[in-house]
Amino acid sequence: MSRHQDIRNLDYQDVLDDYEGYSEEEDELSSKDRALMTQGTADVQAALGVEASKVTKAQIEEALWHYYYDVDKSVAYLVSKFISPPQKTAKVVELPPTTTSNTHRPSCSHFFQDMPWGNIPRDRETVFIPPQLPRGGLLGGSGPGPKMSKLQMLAAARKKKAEEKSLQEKVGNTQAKLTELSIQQDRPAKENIPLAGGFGKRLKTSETTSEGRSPIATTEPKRPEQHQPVSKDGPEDTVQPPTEVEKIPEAPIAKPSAFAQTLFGSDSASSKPQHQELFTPPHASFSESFLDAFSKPSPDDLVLAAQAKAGKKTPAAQKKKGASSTNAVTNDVKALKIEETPLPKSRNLNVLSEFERSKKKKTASFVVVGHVDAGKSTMMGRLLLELNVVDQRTVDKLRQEAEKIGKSSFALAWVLDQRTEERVRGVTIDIATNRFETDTTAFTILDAPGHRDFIPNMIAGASQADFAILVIDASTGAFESGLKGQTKEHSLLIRSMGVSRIIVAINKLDTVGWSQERFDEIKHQVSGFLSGTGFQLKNVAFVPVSGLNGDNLVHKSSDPAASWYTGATLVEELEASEPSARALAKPLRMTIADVFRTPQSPLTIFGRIDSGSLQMGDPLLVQPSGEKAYIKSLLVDEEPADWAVAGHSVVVHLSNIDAIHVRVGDIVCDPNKPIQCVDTFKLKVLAFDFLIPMPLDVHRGRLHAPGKIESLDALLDKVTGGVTKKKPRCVKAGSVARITVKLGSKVPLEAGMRIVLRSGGDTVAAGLLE
Ligand SMILES: Nc1nc2c(ncn2[C@@H]2O[C@H](COP(=O)(O)OP(=O)(O)OP(=O)(O)O)[C@@H](O)[C@H]2O)c(=O)[nH]1
Repeated sequence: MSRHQDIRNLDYQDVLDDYEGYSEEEDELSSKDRALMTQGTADVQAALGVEASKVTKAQIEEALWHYYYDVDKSVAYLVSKFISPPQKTAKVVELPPTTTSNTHRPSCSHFFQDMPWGNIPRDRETVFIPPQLPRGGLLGGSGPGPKMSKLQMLAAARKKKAEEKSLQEKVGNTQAKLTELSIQQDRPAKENIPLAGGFGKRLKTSETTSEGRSPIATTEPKRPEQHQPVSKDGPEDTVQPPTEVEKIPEAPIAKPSAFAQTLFGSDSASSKPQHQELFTPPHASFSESFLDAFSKPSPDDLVLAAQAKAGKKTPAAQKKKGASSTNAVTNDVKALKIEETPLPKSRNLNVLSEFERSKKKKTASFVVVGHVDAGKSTMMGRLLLELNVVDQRTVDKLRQEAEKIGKSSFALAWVLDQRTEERVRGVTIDIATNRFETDTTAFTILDAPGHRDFIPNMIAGASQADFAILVIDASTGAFESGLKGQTKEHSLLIRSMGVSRIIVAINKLDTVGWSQERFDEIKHQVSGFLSGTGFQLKNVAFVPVSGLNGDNLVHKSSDPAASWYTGATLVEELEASEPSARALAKPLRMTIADVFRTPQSPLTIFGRIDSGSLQMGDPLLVQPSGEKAYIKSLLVDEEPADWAVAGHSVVVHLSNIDAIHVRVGDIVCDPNKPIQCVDTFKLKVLAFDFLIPMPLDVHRGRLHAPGKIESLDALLDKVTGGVTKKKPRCVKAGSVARITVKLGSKVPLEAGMRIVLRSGGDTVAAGLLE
């Protein structure tokens, strides 16, 4: 980079900072500059021709240096400076083009003497924009300003500071003067005309002060009495000395015009106008326009005054009238009574005694779990067909539709998998519910998805179940891969969620020729695994089935190859299963599994009553929103009912609540015994994976909330539950521990609830809220 490039990139502040260390050595030319200088000198001498003898080589080099090797400018300078210098003012080397000749005004004092002070037409007033850099120096140059020496730059920085300070003073003084002037105006003493804007307000304030001055003005700095001396950098003869100005107060010397300042340098700090109103730009010239504007009534004021004269209402009266009419409207609106939705009438039934007296069948819910494609949906579809819940025609129609997309083997699964996405993909995505009745029991099916991506939905299903059917694909290789996959995870989850009764349906035995050996092998392995998971084998039943063909579902298999099995069918096993104990006497708790709109109500919820009871007309509290609702009507097992108890899956039509307050996963409870919302709680968990304080998702039924393990409080003995180690650094898979979990927001949770913890798509722990 040449030295000139260095200069162009110069940071002035750095230069000023380094000024003390400045050295002449720095001015030595680089080889590149030396070459340019030699060439430039030759070019200038050639351009000057014979006149070249009138200037020295040093003068040429100086000119070239300052004009950055610009030969033309250097020549122009040398000619005007040394060869044929102008007659006058050697120091004013370059004048901007002007229509007024300078020749008749050798000094600034003369220049200003014939100025028409005080009579400048307004349209000729100028706005002065000071040059960015102070002028000065030997060389004028053709750019916006001459090159400055470092000393000049330092001086310029100081001067700029002084200018800013002076400008602030000037603004303050102008305000003070305006205030004074405004007070002198004759205004009607008790004229009740409001002044517009902040200025009006300030003038009004000034009238009330004892000194007749605006409080603002009194706090402003005083205006300087004299002109400041001009800058030393300016030409000596451009501005009158301050003493001269003071001698002629009636015709004060004004600030030089923009033209004069361009000529002789910027020094706004040194040229404070005494009569600023004469030289301020038109938009800032308040002397007449501002005072005129506020000393007389505004057009609005005139209209108001005329109206008042004509006997019309004053603004105050109008305002009063407006206020009174507003009040009247407000009162009218208040008087308007919008008919509120009448509260549903409560039957005031003793629900528990009604339940005991009722001869209803026992009700039970079961969840169907197992590895993906184990045949869960097909088995339930076949079961519903065998029980005449769906007819053959429906299944035939589904088969035709399934054939169209090449999935005919899924026809029975489509009885439950009703979503388009589920049918196209051939997988269950969300819990599908259906119901059927036997002679003794009304069952609710909760068909869970087997795919690992939808485990949260499986958890939601399991949370509503009394017992479970674990479907295992017996076909070659499938059982083994299933055991490593969701067979194991689902078993762990349903046990963690409190399900103790499990029926293992060993499915697809038609694919292995109804091999008893295969059945026994699977039964053996699964028994060991389930007992290790915490199931008591007396609560575990095994049934060999073919869901596709309907063998051993409702009827015994007619396949001779299956004759070795003489046990119960799947339905018989279901009927033999006792639903878990109902917490009838406890406060109402119902987790909302679904929210939808029905003809009966714009807000209908579905769920299973976990504890307590409800009846038509009862108030309900929805948590965490804390909003109250009323039961308009309800359905139990799809039949209209007046009441429902724990264990029932119910559809509740709500009234007197907005839909935004009700979400899937919320809990409906008794307003008198509400469930509390918490964001921190302790859990006793069985770890499925390595646990440390880490982020995770908390699942409880349909409730999913992000949170974290805040602390590992203790390791517990699996049998006794006693503390074996306090504050462990980690919890290994298979261990039981007490941990503290913190959620991002408060959710309805209470002691005794079963919680599942998942992280990164895996179930890491499950347990009981303490
Ligand atoms: N041969 C034979 N195939 C069956 C049997 N049961 C189900 N299948 C087939 O297995 C495949 C998967 O059946 P689904 O009922 O969708 O399996 P699923 O467990 O419900 O699947 P996800 O819910 O997605 O986990 C289908 O092609 C069924 O026809 C059976 O007993 N025998």
